[in-house]
Amino acid sequence: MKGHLTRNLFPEPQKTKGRVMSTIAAFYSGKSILITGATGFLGKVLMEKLFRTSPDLKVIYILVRPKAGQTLQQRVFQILNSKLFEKVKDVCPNVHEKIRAIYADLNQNDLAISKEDKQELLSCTDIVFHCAATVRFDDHLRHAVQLNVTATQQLLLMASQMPKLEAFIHISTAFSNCNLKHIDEVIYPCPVEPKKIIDSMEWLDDAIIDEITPKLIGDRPNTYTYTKALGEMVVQQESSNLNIAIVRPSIVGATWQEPFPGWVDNLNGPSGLIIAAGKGFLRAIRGTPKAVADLIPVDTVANLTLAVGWYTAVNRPKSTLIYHCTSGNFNPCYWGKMGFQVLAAFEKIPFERAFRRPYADFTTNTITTQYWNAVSHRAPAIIYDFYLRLTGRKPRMTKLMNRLLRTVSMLEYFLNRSWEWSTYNTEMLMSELSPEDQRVFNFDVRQLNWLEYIENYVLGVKKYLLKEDMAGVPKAKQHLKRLRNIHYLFNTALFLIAWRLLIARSQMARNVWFFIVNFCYKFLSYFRASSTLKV
Ligand SMILES: CCCCCCCCCCCCCCCCCCCCCCCCCC(=O)SCCNC(=O)CCNC(=O)[C@H](O)C(C)(C)COP(=O)(O)OP(=O)(O)OC[C@H]1O[C@@H](n2cnc3c(N)ncnc32)[C@H](O)[C@@H]1OP(=O)(O)O
Ligand SMILES: NC(=O)C1=CN([C@@H]2O[C@H](COP(=O)(O)OP(=O)(O)OC[C@H]3O[C@@H](n4cnc5c(N)ncnc54)[C@H](OP(=O)(O)O)[C@@H]3O)[C@@H](O)[C@H]2O)C=CC1
Repeated sequence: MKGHLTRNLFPEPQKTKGRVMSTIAAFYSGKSILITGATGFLGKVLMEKLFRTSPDLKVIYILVRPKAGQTLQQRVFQILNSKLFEKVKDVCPNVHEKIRAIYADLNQNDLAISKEDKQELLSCTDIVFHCAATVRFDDHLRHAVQLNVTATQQLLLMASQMPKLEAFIHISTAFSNCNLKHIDEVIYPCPVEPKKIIDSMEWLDDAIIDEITPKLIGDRPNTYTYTKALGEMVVQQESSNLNIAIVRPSIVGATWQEPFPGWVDNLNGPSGLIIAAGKGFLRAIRGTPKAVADLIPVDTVANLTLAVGWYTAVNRPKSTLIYHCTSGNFNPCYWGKMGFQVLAAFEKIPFERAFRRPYADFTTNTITTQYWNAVSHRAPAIIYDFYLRLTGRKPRMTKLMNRLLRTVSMLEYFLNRSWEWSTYNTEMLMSELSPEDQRVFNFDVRQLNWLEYIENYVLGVKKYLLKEDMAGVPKAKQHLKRLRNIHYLFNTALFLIAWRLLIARSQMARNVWFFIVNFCYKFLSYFRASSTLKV
């Protein structure tokens, strides 16, 4: 399909109120866009931005499945009525009419799209953004392959039958090749062909898949990164027929600027750990303070993705271009510094009903990590559960702590390494943008102030994830003060008990004790005598 299009792909920049309209925004006007994963973190921000900047777009098709007792329509209604979409309603009052939810389940072969819907998609779609994926690190290989590889393959097959299609943008991850230290903007082959993996998933049973999974994923840490790499290979295999680009974001965090700072709606990546640390559950984590914390705001990813969609459709590059959407080589921040900034933000923006005072540190080796896990994580949980039992309540803290430690152990891989991603294509794209597009679709993270971003992130976690009001801050601060006093009291009592036990059992401890008491007595006597003499 490359080179098939004869329509005007270079719309003349229009003027709006004396300002030249963004070329990218103009490009999406009148377009029919298909988004998968539109109910997810990135998908929602992408959709919001499209509606806000190109309210004249024709329609956005979204592939949705019913979930948690909600129908497709209820899910769409909830998204459009959420805080994230507040600004959209001003610029695009008929947004409800421009969104078309299509029943789909990427877990099923042929994606479970009805014939009529499929026909409409095939004949109308101009651009595809494929965001849907399973992002669970420990997903069973069969499920991860189905979502991240087979579904991608099927979507590409559909795309190849779309006569109007101008570009297919595939969202991968910067960590699809996390087994390498330096990652170029190329697709690295996996030892086993995706087709073979897809075929084998059909006839192998779960037990055998479990057995071969470590061998297949090799030096990657999980099934997620492995299947995302396979997904890229599938994209490459289809790239001769289609006009495709791949965007590889690193660790996607809360919004930086748009539609407002600090918006976040799930626990993935840092968000869950920020809650765990802010509530005082997480006190230590195995991480390398000097490793780069390659976080990228979700609105930056959305802006780059939309710019890539425009560039790919308009310029039709000869090969599949890969865009790294990372912060490390533009504006690096390190885990140690980020940890300090998060802790500093908790001082200003404390979370309510904390279990303990927020104080977390990075540990650098397994022994100290195990020590802190025992002393700072498991022991307080056991003591608290004991207290719950005593007061006739159901113990729950140990279970919660075990889950948290399991989650943390899965994230540790990414906290102890740094990667270098080459960003020639991203920089090239930046230079291709007009000043107005650079402003409207800003993905230049050199302008990002980490301190400000982290503060807004913590505030966003408090407001949008924990649903806590800022009015509760004085009470939260009071609660933390009480926890501090309990902490001091507990430590003093513990010390006195330990010391008393030691003195009762050891002659040496008794000698040390008498020596200290004697020394203090003599010092005080001397001090009293010298002050009497002075008078
Ligand atoms: C020096 C001084 C100061 C120092 C200060 C020091 C510290 C200061 C503190 C602040 C630190 C700031 C820095 C932060 C570092 C962040 C590193 C991030 C690296 C991420 C790299 C990502 C790279 C790749 C990026 C990508 O390309 S992919 C996108 C990323 N993908 C993910 O992040 C999925 C992860 N998750 C799962 O893979 C599944 O969650 C699974 C874990 C298997 C559990 O699975 P399971 O046990 O089955 O249970 P769930 O039902 O899932 O969860 C069970 C329960 O845990 C909850 N929970 C789910 N998640 C998380 C999560 N994160 N954190 C916490 N809780 C979580 C869930 O709500 C549920 O709670 P409940 O409802 O029970 O109350
Ligand atoms: N978050 C991050 O840190 C990073 C994410 N990425 C990539 O960005 C993309 C988006 O990630 P993100 O938004 O964070 O992920 P989310 O988990 O928030 O969203 C995943 C989306 O995929 C959809 N989906 C999952 N399974 C199915 C299914 N069986 N049928 C239909 N839809 C399904 C989900 O729908 P539903 O709401 O129904 O579950 C949801 O809309 C992914 O490709 C991911 O690999 C890359 C780097 C980092």
